[in-house]
Amino acid sequence: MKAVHFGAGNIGRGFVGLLLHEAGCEVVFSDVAESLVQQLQQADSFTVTTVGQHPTTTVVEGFRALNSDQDPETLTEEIASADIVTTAVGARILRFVAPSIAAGIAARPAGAPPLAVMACENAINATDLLEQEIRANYQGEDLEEKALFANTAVDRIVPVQAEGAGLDVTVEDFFEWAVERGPFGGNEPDVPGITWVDDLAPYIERKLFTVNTGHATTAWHGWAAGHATIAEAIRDPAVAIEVETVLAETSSLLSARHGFSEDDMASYRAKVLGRFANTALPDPVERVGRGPLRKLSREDRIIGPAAALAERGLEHEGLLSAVAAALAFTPEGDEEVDRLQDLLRTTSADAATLEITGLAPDHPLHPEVRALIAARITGP
Ligand SMILES: NC(=O)C1=CN([C@@H]2O[C@H](COP(=O)(O)OP(=O)(O)OC[C@H]3O[C@@H](n4cnc5c(N)ncnc54)[C@H](O)[C@@H]3O)[C@@H](O)[C@H]2O)C=CC1
Ligand SMILES: O=P(O)(O)OC[C@H]1O[C@](O)(CO)[C@@H](O)[C@@H]1O
Repeated sequence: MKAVHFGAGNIGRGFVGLLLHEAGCEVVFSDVAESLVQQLQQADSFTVTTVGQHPTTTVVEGFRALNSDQDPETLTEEIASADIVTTAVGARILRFVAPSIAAGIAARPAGAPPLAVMACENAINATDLLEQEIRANYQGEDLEEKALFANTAVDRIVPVQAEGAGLDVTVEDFFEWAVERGPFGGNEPDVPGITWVDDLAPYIERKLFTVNTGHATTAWHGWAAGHATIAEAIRDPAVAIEVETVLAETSSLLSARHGFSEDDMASYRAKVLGRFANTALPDPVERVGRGPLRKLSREDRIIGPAAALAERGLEHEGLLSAVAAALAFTPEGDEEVDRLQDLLRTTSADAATLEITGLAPDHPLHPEVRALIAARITGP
């Protein structure tokens, strides 16, 4: 099998690329960071080291790499003859990689098995988003015959890597890559690391609204309290109580929506909090809190569950407190932090509420969130 993987960053090398390699795939990394592409082109291998109770080191070899901006023709050829395309570039980057994937699919020979396309991003139904963008760019009428699209949920904490680590990646030992089975009609790609599921919604929502909601909450409150890492922040009782509160709220939603029992959710939360507390994996609060505009968007990890809880008349105070912490999260070097703070300086509370959260004025959550935003408006 051959896989073209977009985004040779932390998840690309330390998770998705690793599992594709372990499945016996020849992996072609496609990235736009020229120095990273050059390093991959010059290296024969890199290592992925897991930290946890039973540390392991896996050598990944037999990969290739190309710069998708500089070598679009080769990229088209690679996709035309691949079995799998995956991405780990960030949900908001999917529209930029879609045209190349569309060109590669169009170039597949008639009769070739359909390409399996799976976006591995922290967003609900990221592959649907990618598919829409591919469809908009596709020249031809035969997309359905040439590609199959499956949504995924990816879970593995891969922090910023130590200076000088080069291509080698250190990751937590836990991982879960759940992919919906339906689109493949019984012919799923043979990737043993994937857990095939009939209904992805419970998996992706439980993951996003527990791991990612809890992680972002830890990061924003931890940053405000002056903590450098997630492990340090979650040991602070004042931060821990905020995180436990949001997770109790999201668990009640997950139980109501998907029927998870209280015991199941309690043990899932305990496992997640243990992962956050892993001191062997120094993870800066700035990385985990990054991208607050994406994280405060309508369907994402904070407003998504808070809105659903408000609609049901259920508790969501902890999530509102996380919104307040996100609005006050101002580390340097994060483009979304700058855009968010710019909005607070230059727009009205009504406009900023709509732009940041996508909440309609008649939504039951709107007044509470608007009040938090109004309190941070610094402009005219
Ligand atoms: N790091 C983590 O613990 C986890 C991250 N995720 C998700 O995985 C995705 C990637 O995250 P990370 O690997 O942490 O980020 P990263 O920043 O380490 O890697 C992203 C890579 O994408 C590349 N890229 C950007 N634009 C591109 C384009 N147009 N074409 C090809 N490559 C492009 C970047 O150069 C970079 O190498 C995100 O959606 C994130 O939410 C999901 C689970 C865990
Ligand atoms: O913060 P982003 O870009 O959504 O992705 C990283 C997140 O995904 C996670 O790995 C959880 O799977 C955390 O490390 C982090 O919260």
